[in-house]
Amino acid sequence: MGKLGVIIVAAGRGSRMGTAESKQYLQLGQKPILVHTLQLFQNIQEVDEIILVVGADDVDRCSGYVADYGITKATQVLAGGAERQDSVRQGLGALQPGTEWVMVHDGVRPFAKKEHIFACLTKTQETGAAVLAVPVKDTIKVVDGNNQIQSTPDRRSLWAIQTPQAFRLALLLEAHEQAERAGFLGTDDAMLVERLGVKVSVVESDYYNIKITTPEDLPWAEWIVHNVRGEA
Ligand SMILES: Nc1ccn([C@@H]2O[C@H](COP(=O)(O)OP(=O)(O)OP(=O)(O)O)[C@@H](O)[C@H]2O)c(=O)n1
Ligand SMILES: C[C@](O)(CO)[C@H](O)COP(=O)(O)O
Repeated sequence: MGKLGVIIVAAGRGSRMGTAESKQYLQLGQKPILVHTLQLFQNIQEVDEIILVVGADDVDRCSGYVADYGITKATQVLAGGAERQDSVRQGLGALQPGTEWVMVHDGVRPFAKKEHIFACLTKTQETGAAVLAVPVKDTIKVVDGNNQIQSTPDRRSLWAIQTPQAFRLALLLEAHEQAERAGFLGTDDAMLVERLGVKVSVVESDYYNIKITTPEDLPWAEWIVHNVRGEA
């Protein structure tokens, strides 16, 4: 099997968290959220390389985390871009020669489960593209600008998409290049691959794989790290 590279994106500002410190650096248990995520992928045997993409001002700080916490698979710490998609693109350009598969993961999702990550990789090697996700639990509605409900999609077909998202590298590179040429900005990488007409598979994860985004997520994350996932 060709090499597997993991791009961990952590160059956001965390504006929805509303903290002075960018959320990826907030303490979770005994260490910053981002370090939990780094250790998660460091401890997955199939991962050959980690590319960490952070804010330009945080490159030195995160290089220190890589050294201090023994993230030996992290070969580069790069500055990201204005949008998440730009940060992913920076990471794609840094992967080592011989990389055949790529996983993109949010630095603020420290609780992805190893068995789900491996299942996502396995499915990607079968199909070329797969993402972790969970069925939605709430009824989801399409609402217009006047806060009036327009439609209610059938909940049985709705999934909340997570990361990691995994792809054959050549496919994701093409997807990013096509999106850039079209000026298309997606909220995840799967969208860019879907635009090419490629079917992306969903691999069921669990509801603990949260993206730490708003203040309400912090006590939930503390509970998970103490009662479910433990320190990676
Ligand atoms: N230009 C960006 C924007 C986001 N991200 C990363 O993408 C992941 C998911 O993004 P999100 O949760 O939206 O993080 P932020 O953009 O920091 O949050 P907000 O939208 O609240 O500012 C995070 O790990 C974030 O650091 C990134 O690497 N580069
Ligand atoms: C990639 C993602 O985590 C899938 O749910 C999500 O789209 C990221 O969105 P964000 O606004 O960049 O957090």
